[in-house]
Amino acid sequence: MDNEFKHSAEYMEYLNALPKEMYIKILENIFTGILVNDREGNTIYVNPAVTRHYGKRPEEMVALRNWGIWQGVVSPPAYKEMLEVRRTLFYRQMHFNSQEVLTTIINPVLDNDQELELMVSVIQENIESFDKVYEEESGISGEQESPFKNIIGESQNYMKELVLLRRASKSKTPILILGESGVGKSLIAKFIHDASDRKDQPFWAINCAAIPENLLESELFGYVPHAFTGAGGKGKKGLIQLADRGTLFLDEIGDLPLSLQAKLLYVIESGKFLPIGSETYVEADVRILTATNQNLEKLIEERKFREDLYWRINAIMSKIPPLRDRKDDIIPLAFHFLKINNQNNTIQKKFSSQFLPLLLKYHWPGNIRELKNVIDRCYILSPGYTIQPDKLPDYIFKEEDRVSNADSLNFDVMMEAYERQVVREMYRAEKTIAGVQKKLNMSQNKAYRLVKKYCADLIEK
Ligand SMILES: Nc1ncnc2c1ncn2[C@@H]1O[C@H](COP(=O)(O)OP(=O)(O)OP(=O)(O)O)[C@@H](O)[C@H]1O
Repeated sequence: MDNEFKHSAEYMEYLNALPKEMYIKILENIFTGILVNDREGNTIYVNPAVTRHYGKRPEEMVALRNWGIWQGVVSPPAYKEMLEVRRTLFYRQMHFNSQEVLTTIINPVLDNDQELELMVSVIQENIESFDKVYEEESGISGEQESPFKNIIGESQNYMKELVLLRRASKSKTPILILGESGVGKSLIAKFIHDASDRKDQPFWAINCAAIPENLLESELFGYVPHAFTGAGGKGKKGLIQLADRGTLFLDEIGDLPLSLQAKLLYVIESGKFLPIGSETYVEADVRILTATNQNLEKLIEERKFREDLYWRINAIMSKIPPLRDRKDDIIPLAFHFLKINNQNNTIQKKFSSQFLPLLLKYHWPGNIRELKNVIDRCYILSPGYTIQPDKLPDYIFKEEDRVSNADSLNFDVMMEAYERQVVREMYRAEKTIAGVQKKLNMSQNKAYRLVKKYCADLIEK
């Protein structure tokens, strides 16, 4: 089997223009062993990877130049058969030096007379441990320690932030994570912790908007016994102390009351804090991460947020893009949430082919949280093994979304979406199949079929 493939003229021109050093760099850096023989069987090129198996450096092997020398080094040799058959050969060869039995694929390169010009051999590694395995599906890395393991994302702008944050995770510098609600700021905070040297130490998170001011203070700073009425005789450690040597993530930092902002600033600057009712400072080595979807600069102008604290927490800032600006992530995320549902329910549902394109048409104002909710909902509402578009909430089909993106949407999918919208609206208004039949002026059979298809969730209610 010689290679019939011919490049286009443009591509050949491009290849010819690439510097020779580039080709050498490529060959020398391929993990798989490559060994090239001429028509006489002389070895004319060996890449460094071959050394693993032959135990000889490339320059030694090329210097030998005589095919016969390989007899007894690798068995069985392939040269003779290649001369005869001049097609791709698949060999299992014993490498006596490394004591490995490896698959070698030997490909002939034929000249214009169809005579053997070169033999290009690729020595396949017996790979036993994989970084990622399709069968295990999931996108979960074999390396369970990887901070990326629960993070789904393919798009360039998102990956860029992750790479920046992984680099920033190594220091103790505070990081401010910005982004709309549901973009995954909390997940990113955990990612930073997991990527840092503090990963084996505690990670604590608190939502500053969800807790009243006095409670928030005791949650963060703790209190000594009998610090205030009802404090009890035991006292309580605050999150700053619990997170000592680890990470504290303050979500919705824009809602942190001004009095606590001053205390937090002091912790960041001095590494010390005063528990409520205590006269002694406690030291804490905490990495502070914060997040918000508010405009902190505006809050500063309104005197609701301290400017000095802003500059402290903002030493490194990361803006997580909304889902509508990273459409490449929608499908991988949808599969991720499907997989989680399948695991939780120990059945294997799948998406219908019309389902996924519709997800790409919507602008996802609630970001990944909204996508997750939609997939969870469709999963639950789908009675069979296939998740159909009719289980999507109505707003996904809103006219402006569909029409504004119509250029890239498949016509059948658009028509079905429209049909669905009309039938659902009518069924909601009429509440019976007969009503839909009459109002849309269609046969009873058709009305029955369409209502069953598109309104199953409405009928169930
Ligand atoms: N890249 C991702 N891969 C997988 N799941 C994600 C990803 N990003 C976010 N999620 C999931 O989306 C949901 C919302 O994420 P998260 O709570 O981190 O958002 P948030 O920006 O902190 O939201 P809020 O501003 O409302 O607090 C969570 O279930 C989270 O696990």
